Amino acid sequence: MNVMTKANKIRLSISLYLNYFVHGIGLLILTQNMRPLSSEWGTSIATVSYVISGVGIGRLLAYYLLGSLSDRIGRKKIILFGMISYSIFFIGILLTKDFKVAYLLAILAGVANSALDSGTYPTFLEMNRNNGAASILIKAAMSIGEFVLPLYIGLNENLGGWYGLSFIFAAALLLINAALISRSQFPLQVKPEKTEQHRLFTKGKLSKTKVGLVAILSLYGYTSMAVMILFTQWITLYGIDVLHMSNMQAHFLLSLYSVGSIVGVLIVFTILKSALVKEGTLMVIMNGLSLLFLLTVCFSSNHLSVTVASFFFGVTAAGGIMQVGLTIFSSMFPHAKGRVTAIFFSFGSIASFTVPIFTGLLSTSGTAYALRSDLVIASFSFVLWIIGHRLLSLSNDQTGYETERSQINFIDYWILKLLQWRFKLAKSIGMKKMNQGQQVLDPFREKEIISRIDQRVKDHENRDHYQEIFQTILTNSKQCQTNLQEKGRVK
Ligand SMILES: O=C(O)C(=O)C[C@]1(C(=O)O)C=C[C@@H](O)C=C1
Repeated sequence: MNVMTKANKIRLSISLYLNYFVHGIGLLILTQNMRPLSSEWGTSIATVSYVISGVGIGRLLAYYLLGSLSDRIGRKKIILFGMISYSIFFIGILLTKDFKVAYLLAILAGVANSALDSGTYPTFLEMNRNNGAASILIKAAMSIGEFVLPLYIGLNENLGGWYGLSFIFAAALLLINAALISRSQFPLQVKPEKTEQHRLFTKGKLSKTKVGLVAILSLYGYTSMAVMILFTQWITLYGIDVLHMSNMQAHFLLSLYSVGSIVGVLIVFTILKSALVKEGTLMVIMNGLSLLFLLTVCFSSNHLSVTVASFFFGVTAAGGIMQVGLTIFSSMFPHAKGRVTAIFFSFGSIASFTVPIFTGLLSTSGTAYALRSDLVIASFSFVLWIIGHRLLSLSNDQTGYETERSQINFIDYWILKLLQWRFKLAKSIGMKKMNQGQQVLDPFREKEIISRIDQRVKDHENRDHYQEIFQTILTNSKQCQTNLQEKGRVK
């Protein structure tokens, strides 16, 4: 039997999150060191940018292969392979003077990233049956890494320290963690059944609306990733070259973006849990807002507004909306979640190797061109979701009353909140009555409540229903008070 104890689960989870903290560092370590690396390799900034594109190629090449290998040979081996490859990348970049070797190492970093993803996401699913929260925490762990690194680099540059220390730190952390993970117990792996492997698209069965949504969501796999990568790659140099900020101020922009992204994760998580807004609407709002904040970053010359806008760009563009896009996509094909995830992330991988190439080219005309090209992608994302929102309502509304149902969900959410508030107040009255030796029932007060409600009713045909509902509330409120008093007396 393979039953994991709670302590084992916690230990393994911490190690897995630690990997993503280092991965957050790995995501930025090349872009944050473009200047020292270009002088180390004797190349231009544009060439460093091409080298960075290798990460995307590595991810794209490895995603499918490692995904199925992870199912066959086990999660642990794949994760360890990812960690060791990542360490080789961190140390190798420091040792090489040749940008071609660096390019190969960047591809290895991409492969390492795919290995971590292919092993870690399923491990979390297998460890806890229903784990939406776990993948959000992965995003949070990455954001912490992305927050710490720019601050550290800014500080280190100011103190004149060697740029290589953060590379060594990342590699060391991974190797120590690998030793821990190699001795960890992993959850029992769920092998996919042959019969479960339906086709994603059955000819003739897919409506036009669904085909449209598949296209939009796949493209969004690209744009959502591209918007973030482009910003994180160029914002620091933009701060220095275009806005003439100090080193520290410019690196701080990226750290604030990462804090924004953690805040965004919490906001998106709360909004989705409370059913306050439908997923499609949330996507339109978040993409629209992120475009506005990006416009501010790209065209304001005021340092404070750019700094604040960077934070809010992090909230709106990097607060887990890419994951929401993936969730929408997966829920359309519940029998093929794995393949949908692979398709979505493959589009993301294309972003991570094309963005550094075309922004590298643009940067030869000026850093401003490189960063401002993000506006084109953000606008495209926004347009995608305006259409996507419409298609999503069409496709979800097979009954013809889904809009009403989602409004009812919203109302129920607030009715429950208000009832909870009412019960709290009634409990407080109950306690006071007990202390004063009074009985719970107050028929005069109840009559007053019922008649006040009755006077307010406008749709008279429903009068009896309202009476009954409020009587039920009062009955339950009294029961709640009595229970509380009995408990108090026992004590
Ligand atoms: O107002 C009070 O005295 C309460 O205890 C609260 C409350 C209510 O839920 O509104 C509950 C029981 C009483 O019979 C009357 C009203």
